[in-house]
Amino acid sequence: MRTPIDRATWRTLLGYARPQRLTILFGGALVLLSGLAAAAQPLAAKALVDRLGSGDGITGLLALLVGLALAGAAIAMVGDYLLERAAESVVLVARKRLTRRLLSLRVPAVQRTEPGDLLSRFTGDTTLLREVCTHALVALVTGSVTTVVMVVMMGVMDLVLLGITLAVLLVVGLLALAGMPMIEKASHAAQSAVGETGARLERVLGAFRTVKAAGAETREIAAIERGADNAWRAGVRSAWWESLVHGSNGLAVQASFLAVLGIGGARVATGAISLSTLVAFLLFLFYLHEPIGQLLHAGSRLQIGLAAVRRLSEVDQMEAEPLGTGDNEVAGEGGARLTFVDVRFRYGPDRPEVLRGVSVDVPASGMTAFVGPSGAGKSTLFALIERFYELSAGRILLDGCDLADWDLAALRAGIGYVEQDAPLLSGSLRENLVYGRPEATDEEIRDVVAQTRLDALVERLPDGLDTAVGHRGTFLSGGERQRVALARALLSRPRLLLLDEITSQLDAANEMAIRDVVTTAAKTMTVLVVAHRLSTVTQADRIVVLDNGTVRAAGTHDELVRSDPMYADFAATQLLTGEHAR
Ligand SMILES: Nc1ncnc2c1ncn2[C@@H]1O[C@H](COP(=O)(O)OP(=O)(O)OP(=O)(O)O)[C@@H](O)[C@H]1O
Repeated sequence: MRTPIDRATWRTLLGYARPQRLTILFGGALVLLSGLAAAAQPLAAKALVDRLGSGDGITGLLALLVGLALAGAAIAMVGDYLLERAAESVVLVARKRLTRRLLSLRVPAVQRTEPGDLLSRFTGDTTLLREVCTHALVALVTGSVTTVVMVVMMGVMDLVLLGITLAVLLVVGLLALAGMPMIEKASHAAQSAVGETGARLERVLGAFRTVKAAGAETREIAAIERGADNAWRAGVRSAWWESLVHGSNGLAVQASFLAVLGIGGARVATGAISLSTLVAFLLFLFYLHEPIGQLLHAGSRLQIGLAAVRRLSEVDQMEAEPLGTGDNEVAGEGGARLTFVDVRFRYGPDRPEVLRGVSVDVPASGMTAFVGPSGAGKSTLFALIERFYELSAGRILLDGCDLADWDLAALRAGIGYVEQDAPLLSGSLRENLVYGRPEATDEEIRDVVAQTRLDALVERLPDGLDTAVGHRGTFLSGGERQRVALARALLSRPRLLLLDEITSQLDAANEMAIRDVVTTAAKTMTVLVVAHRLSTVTQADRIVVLDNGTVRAAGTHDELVRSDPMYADFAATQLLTGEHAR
């Protein structure tokens, strides 16, 4: 829903323009000066006509007229350049600000939005600021000043003719007043329709294979075209109102020209005014067309631009966290002890409680596994260790210190996190491997590639480590992605390694190899594993069984098979009970 343009929006708009105020002021002053030079031309023309009538020499005046025209054009050119430059700087600052803001948003804030919508704010809305922060603001000022100056001069020449002119111009004013809100409304609808179409397109491109497999292309094309049609209709409506408002300016000038010509001619005939006054007045009328046009254009641009400012300000309202320093300082050495004290958590006030009083002690070294039915809250525990979400109640302590008291960047630098679906970033395999530690040496990369059994893959790839992996790593298999994600986490030398379902897509041979890598890692760091396949976790030093947000049991595999029916059931289903487990 549209919110009214309030003072805060104006303040924000001026805030974007403020760093460029000197350039805007100077550029604006030059544009104003060129407008005034144009305004002085009719006076020079009047004097020229007077001289012609009296038979005096006109060379000086002619030179002045030519000088005014040339100087006006040159000044306008420099002023325009300065304003364009300031406009580019405004966009640059807005984009940098938005980038920092977007990257510092908290995970839940981003999850609540459409990525396509955030993207359109970066590409579309910042661009709309371009005109509004500089040209539109300046045009409002210069247009008003020039109009007032011209009207005063016309008044000085002849009040009757000015009265006629103003009467006609009043019609333009009323039309503009009626049309502006329509322009704003229509362009807002067009922007929204474009945003919705973009979001729909992003949805399709993000799940392209699913769309193809479901044979949903025609349906999606129809939906996207419907959105595009809506944008077109709103755009045409906006264009109609803009042409009407802007066109009325030309019409009014023409109408007042004819009226002034008729009535002015009569006044010249009666000797009320001189011919030169009439010529100058008519010239003023024509020049008046420009500042009024400027005012109308600026008014409609401001409406569109302020909507963009509102959309950018909405990102400022979203929850953010401090950005990391980037120096990747590892929080201490060796493994880290982790203690969950009566942890409670829900994803939102209207969501059910996902963790309902979890208390677990994870020793500083070795492997601790979390198992339990789907939806029990295992991945949520990892997300809380990364501090993606705030606890609803309880505490998580790292080395005895509340997670909330750790510097966020240092905390995350000490954690290696392999997410459930092991997403990779588009770019090369090497970029993905060193993402957590860009300074990793070739030798370290080679080691970790061998450990995670990626060496055969690297040999097969056309450009080895420098081969592109595609959007979210789609050029690789699911199992390869999981191993790349593990290699990335190991290469960042964390104190705490969180592995969420990293063997789900591996064949038996690779699973065994990865199990050995993880067991070795657990000697030097704290390893937390979530797995549905119990074969991955039977060797864990400790297994925690989660069920419906609570800790149901904890112990070694053998202890749990004996003591916990649910775990024993899991193990039996997976043919792992007793000696089968080994
Ligand atoms: N971002 C989210 N917003 C709202 N609810 C969520 C979110 N992520 C998970 N949930 C809900 O929280 C509950 C626990 O999810 P979680 O992913 O922690 O379970 P899990 O034990 O890891 O399950 P699985 O074994 O299937 O991965 C589920 O009911 C899930 O629907």
